[in-house]
Amino acid sequence: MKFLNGLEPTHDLTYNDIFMVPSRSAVVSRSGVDLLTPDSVGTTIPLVVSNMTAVAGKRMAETVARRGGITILPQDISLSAIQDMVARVKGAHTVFETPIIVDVNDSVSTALALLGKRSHGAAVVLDGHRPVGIIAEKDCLEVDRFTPIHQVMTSEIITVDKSADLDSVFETLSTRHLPMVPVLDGEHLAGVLTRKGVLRSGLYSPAVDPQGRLMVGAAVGINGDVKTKTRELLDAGVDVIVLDTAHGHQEKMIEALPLAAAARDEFAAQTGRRIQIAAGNVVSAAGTRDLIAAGADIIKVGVGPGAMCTTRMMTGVGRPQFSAVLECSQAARELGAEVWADGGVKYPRDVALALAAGAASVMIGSWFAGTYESAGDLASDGEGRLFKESFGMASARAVNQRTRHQSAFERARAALFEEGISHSRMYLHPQRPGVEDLVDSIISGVRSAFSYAGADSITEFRERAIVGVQSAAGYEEGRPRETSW
Ligand SMILES: NC(=O)C1=CN([C@@H]2O[C@H](COP(=O)(O)OP(=O)(O)OC[C@H]3O[C@@H](n4cnc5c(N)ncnc54)[C@H](OP(=O)(O)O)[C@@H]3O)[C@@H](O)[C@H]2O)C=CC1
Ligand SMILES: Nc1nc2c(ncn2[C@@H]2O[C@H](COP(=O)(O)O)[C@@H](O)[C@H]2O)c(=O)[nH]1
Ligand SMILES: [K+]
Repeated sequence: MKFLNGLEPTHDLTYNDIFMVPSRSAVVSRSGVDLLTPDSVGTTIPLVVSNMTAVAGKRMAETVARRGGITILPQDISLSAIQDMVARVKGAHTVFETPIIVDVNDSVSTALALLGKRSHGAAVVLDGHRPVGIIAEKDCLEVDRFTPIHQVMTSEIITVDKSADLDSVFETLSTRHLPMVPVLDGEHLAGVLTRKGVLRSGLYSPAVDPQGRLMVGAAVGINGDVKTKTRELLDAGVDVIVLDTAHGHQEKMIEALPLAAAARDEFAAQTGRRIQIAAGNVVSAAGTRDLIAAGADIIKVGVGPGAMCTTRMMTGVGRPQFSAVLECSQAARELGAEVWADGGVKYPRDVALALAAGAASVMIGSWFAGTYESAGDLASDGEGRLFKESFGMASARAVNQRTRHQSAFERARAALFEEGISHSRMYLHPQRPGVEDLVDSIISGVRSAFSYAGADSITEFRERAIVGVQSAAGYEEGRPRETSW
């Protein structure tokens, strides 16, 4: 990456401070851009879902992995829950979407409670193992909540066989204006296909492990028995380990990393598969080098940019994210490692700029909290707008949960160091309510940015990008106007 006209900035910058200029390009189509990440994780798009309790669960993990990204499960979930989630993700189909299932004798209220869990807009009704109907929200309007589903469902359903080719399925869905079709394996339900899902399967490649199963990562804190915890996660089947703490450049992290790396190396010796270890968060070249020396493959960069984060307000500590990513990625690459840009992403442009600064992948938390697939429950405000509640991992709410097994005194002590917000409303975008809708908009923005820079891969983009520094007025000029001036 170069600064336009060689004008190196004299102060640190964040995404809003930066613009990118187009260069002569030989990239003939935005669809031809390859977004495979250079961090050796195996993700085919540069998106990582943050290990935040309000965001990252099994639905998020499988949905994002099907489109090529990866989700990091939070560190404050029990091992048995992690094992269950990883097994569910690994058991999910790489093309067929996981259906919402209701029983024919369930009531309309059950269907309504489940419909908001995914973006399909409908659930499959089963009688035993046999699909006998489909129920959508429109079927539930103006009927009593206790009405049995079989009284309101559509029972004339069209199904497709699991061997059907996707073009013909797309045709069926389009011509019949169906929200989705159940896919059958014999008499059994193998999944569902939506129109957008079929389209996406042609545009994205899933992020898969060597056995062809969807990928998922998990986070580990730096306290306790890091080696055993890492090994347990590896045995559960996770595809990347994230050693995560607010202040990554601390001795405890430097002691914990070799333990995690030892567990990883033993696992590799036994299974032949070497899993990448990401660690953070840091914002300096010195922090990056120390964590790589201690055993990290990927450095997580970002202190304070997160939407749920109050660290900078509480402590004054942090660093504008674009400069942090730029400095850390340069240091990492000198040592053969990569970085993830973690936090502060609000628009597709921020992902493109993080990649220009040298990130191999970009972590997103809060933006994805406002989707059907995030871990929280769907709620609606006084005006009927849908939202999910989100909270920071260093908020009183998360700390309380994480320290629940400690003494009352320990918990009260931990609660003093609050660096995140406990309640926020992340509204679902009316036109982009599902995480895949957001992924579509991010990835199309990134592909387009690459073609403006004349780059057809992440490594080429970070070489070729030319950026400048803009004023607040320059940033404002780039914003669309939904009403007149
Ligand atoms: N990217 C960011 O800007 C930030 C991210 N977070 C996220 O919040 C979650 C919780 O992280 P964390 O608070 O580290 O919790 P952890 O439970 O992982 O504990 C962190 C450990 O580091 C010690 N420590 C020393 N200095 C600090 C410091 N300045 N901040 C935090 N811990 C310190 C703590 O000891 P002691 O408690 O005795 O001080 C504790 O032993 C993580 O998911 C993290 O990514 C949190 C804040 C900032
Ligand atoms: N200082 C804090 N940082 C937090 C907290 N919870 C999460 N995080 C960090 O934010 C990113 C996600 O950023 P976002 O802008 O996409 O939401 C996450 O990966 C963590 O590094 C917190 O409570 N305090
Ligand atoms: K912030």
